Amino acid sequence: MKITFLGGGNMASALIGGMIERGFAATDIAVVELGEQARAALAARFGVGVHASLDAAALACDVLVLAVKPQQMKAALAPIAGRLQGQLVISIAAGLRLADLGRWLGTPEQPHARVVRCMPNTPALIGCGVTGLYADPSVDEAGRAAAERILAAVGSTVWATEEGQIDAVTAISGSGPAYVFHFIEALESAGCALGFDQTSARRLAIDTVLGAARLAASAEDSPAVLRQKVTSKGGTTEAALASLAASGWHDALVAAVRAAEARGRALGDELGKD
Ligand SMILES: NC(=O)C1=CN([C@@H]2O[C@H](COP(=O)(O)OP(=O)(O)OC[C@H]3O[C@@H](n4cnc5c(N)ncnc54)[C@H](OP(=O)(O)O)[C@@H]3O)[C@@H](O)[C@H]2O)C=CC1
Ligand SMILES: O=C(O)[C@@H]1CCC=N1
Repeated sequence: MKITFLGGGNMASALIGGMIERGFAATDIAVVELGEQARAALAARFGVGVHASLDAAALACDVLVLAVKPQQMKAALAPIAGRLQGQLVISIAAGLRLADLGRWLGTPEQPHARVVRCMPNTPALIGCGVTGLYADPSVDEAGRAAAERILAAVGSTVWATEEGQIDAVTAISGSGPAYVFHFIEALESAGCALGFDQTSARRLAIDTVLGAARLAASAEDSPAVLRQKVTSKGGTTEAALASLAASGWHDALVAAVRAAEARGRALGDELGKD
């Protein structure tokens, strides 16, 4: 399976790194990237083929992964509009809808329908990603299997039953690593404020998140039960959780996820008008 990435930025690098780590051949992967330095860095880091434009050589693939920013997509696809020959297209762009991608990839009269919309996340780089996928109903079983094979190589996968769910996946797990990194930053700052040097504070913060996430993934107990098991009556955790509740942090996180989902839908509305 020959795979070409359109755009070689943060998320494409995470996917490519994870795929190569899990046995995809670098010689089967190509990247179209505008930046000369970025192209050289991708070739040096991963040994993949690099192209400055989506020329015939780059288009000689089975799967085209769309990994430019949503705002860059329409212009990036213009040179190949109507030129695809049945390739499977996987879009990882936030917000952009299948109908609009199909129109930009094909022609208004004949949209390219062989498109799977996905939302991975950056832990894909270390094989710990999670991806939501939704395929245009016209994508056949082979197309769905190819998309599954690529994304399952870099983490777990969840198939959505309707396209709108991908905006929710974007808000939960696509953007989610940033929420967790923010949490780690805050825990680290607290550690420093309580007298630790930054290295020690970071170690305490990261290993706490890692250990808790692993426990939540492996234990039969729900996260709520696991939380209760940490929380001794009249103890320290109870004091901390009461302080968090008073600051409304649970509702603040739910509101943040809703804001991300709304932004995804707005991006689809704004950019799909063109
Ligand atoms: N970052 C993340 O955690 C996630 C991102 N995504 C999605 O992935 C996509 C990429 O995001 P991300 O990797 O963060 O963005 P980046 O900006 O890091 O990567 C996009 C890359 O594509 C390049 N580019 C722009 N136009 C073209 C073109 N016409 N041809 C070739 N290359 C081009 C950009 O160059 P230049 O910088 O010069 O513009 C840039 O290097 C987005 O659609 C985003 O919604 C999905 C899941 C998670
Ligand atoms: O912030 C963004 O728009 C992208 C999509 C999910 C993560 N990063």
